[in-house]
Amino acid sequence: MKKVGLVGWRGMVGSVLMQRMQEEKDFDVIDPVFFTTSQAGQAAPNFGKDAGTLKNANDIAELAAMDVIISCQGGDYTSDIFPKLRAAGWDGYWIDAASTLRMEENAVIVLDPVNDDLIRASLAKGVKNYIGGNCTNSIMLMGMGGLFKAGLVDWVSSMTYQAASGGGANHMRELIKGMGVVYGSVADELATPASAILEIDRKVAETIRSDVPTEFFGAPLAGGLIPWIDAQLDNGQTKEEWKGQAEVNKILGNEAAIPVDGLCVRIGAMRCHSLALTIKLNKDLPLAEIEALIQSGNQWVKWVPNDRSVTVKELTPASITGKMDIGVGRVRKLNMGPEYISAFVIGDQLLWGAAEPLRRMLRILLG
Ligand SMILES: NC(=O)C1=CN([C@@H]2O[C@H](COP(=O)(O)OP(=O)(O)OC[C@H]3O[C@@H](n4cnc5c(N)ncnc54)[C@H](OP(=O)(O)O)[C@@H]3O)[C@@H](O)[C@H]2O)C=CC1
Ligand SMILES: N[C@@H](CC(=O)OP(=O)(O)O)C(=O)O
Repeated sequence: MKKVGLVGWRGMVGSVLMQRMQEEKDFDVIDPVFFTTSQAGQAAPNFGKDAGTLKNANDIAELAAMDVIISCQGGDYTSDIFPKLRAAGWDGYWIDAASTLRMEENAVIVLDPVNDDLIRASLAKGVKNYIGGNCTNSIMLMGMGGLFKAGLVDWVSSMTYQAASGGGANHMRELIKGMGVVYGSVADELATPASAILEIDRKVAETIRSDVPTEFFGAPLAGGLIPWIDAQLDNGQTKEEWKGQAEVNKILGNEAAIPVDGLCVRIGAMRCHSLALTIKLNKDLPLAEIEALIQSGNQWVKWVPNDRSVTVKELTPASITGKMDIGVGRVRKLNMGPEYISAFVIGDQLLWGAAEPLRRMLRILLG
C-alpha cells in the first residue's frame, strides 16, 4: 500500500477532505500518515485505521518517506516546505489545495471530470505535482465543461457571488456573528408587528455600519456584500479575478487562451460559490442543443430548467450546500444576439471547490 502523508487534515478544507475520504473508503487502500505543524507526538486521528502518532510536518526526512503527500495546510507551508523536500531529492507525488504551485510549468491543475486526459498525459510524462484549482474556477468548469469540450466558447464574462468559507473558518464565524448582531439590534421591534419598518431599517443600517464585526473580512458582510476578493493587481483586477482566465485555460490545456473575466464579489452565503455567466458562443445553436451539451458535461451537473418555481427551490445555496451537485440553470439566449447566453452555476466550494479534486487525484494515482 502506498504511504500517503496528510498535512492540514484538521483545517477546514482538510476536514472536508477527511470526510469525503471516509465516505469513499479511500483509507482502506492507503497507509495514512498524519502530519501537523503544531501537535507532533499526539495521537493521530483514527478514520477506521490506527495511524499511530502525528508526525512533524516540518520534518523533511519524515515527509520524504511518503509516496504521496496531500497538503491542505496553506500556501505559506507549501512555499516553505515543498522546495526543501524536492531539494532533498524526494520524488513522490505532491497533491496540494494551495494556489502556490498552480501556474508552475511542472504542475497540473487537477479537475479530472474536465481534464482527465491532461492529467493522465502528464502522469505518463513523469509530472509529480498535482494542484487543486481555485474554487470558483473549478465550479464554473464543472458546470460549463460540456460547452468548453465542444469547442463552442469564444469568451466568458464571469460575475461571482462567493461564500464566506472561501476566506476560512474564522470568516464563516464572523459572518454568523454579524447576522446575530444585526438581529439583536432590532429583536424587540421585530417581536412587535406594529413597529415602524423605517425605524427598524435605520437601526439595522446603523448596526451594520458600526457594530457588525469586521476583523477578518475588513468590512461588514452580514446584511451586505464586499466587491473585492484577494490582493489588488496593477491592471485593476483582483487576484481572484486574474485567476479566472489563467487557471481555466491551464486546466483546459488551451494553447490559445479563451478570455475569462469579470468581477468577484463576497456575499453572505456560508459555503456555496455561485457565478452569473455571460457566454459568447462561436455559433448560433438552438437552445435545446446548448442545454443538452451542458448536461452532458459530467454526472454531477444538476440541470435546473429556466423556470421560476424550480429555480428558487433548487438553484440556491440552501439546496446545494453539502452536496456534490453542481447546479446549472438560468440558461437562456440574451438580447445581445443569438450567440450570447446566460447561465447561473452554483457549487459547494469546500467539495468540488477544494477537497474533491484532491482525493480524486489520489485515486487516479492509486490506479
Ligand atoms: N478555504 C477555502 O475555500 C480554500 C482553501 N484552499 C487552500 O487550503 C488552505 C487551508 O485552508 P483552510 O482549511 O481554510 O485553513 P485552516 O486555517 O482551517 O487550517 C489550516 C491549518 O491550521 C491549523 N490549525 C490551527 N488551529 C486550528 C484549529 N483550531 N482547528 C483546525 N486547524 C487549526 C492546522 O494545522 P496544524 O495541525 O498543523 O496545526 C490546519 O491544518 C488555504 O490556505 C488555501 O491554500 C484551497 C481552496 C479553497
Ligand atoms: N480565494 C477563494 C478561496 C481560495 O482559497 O482560493 P485559492 O485556492 O485560489 O487561494 C475565496 O476567497 O473564495
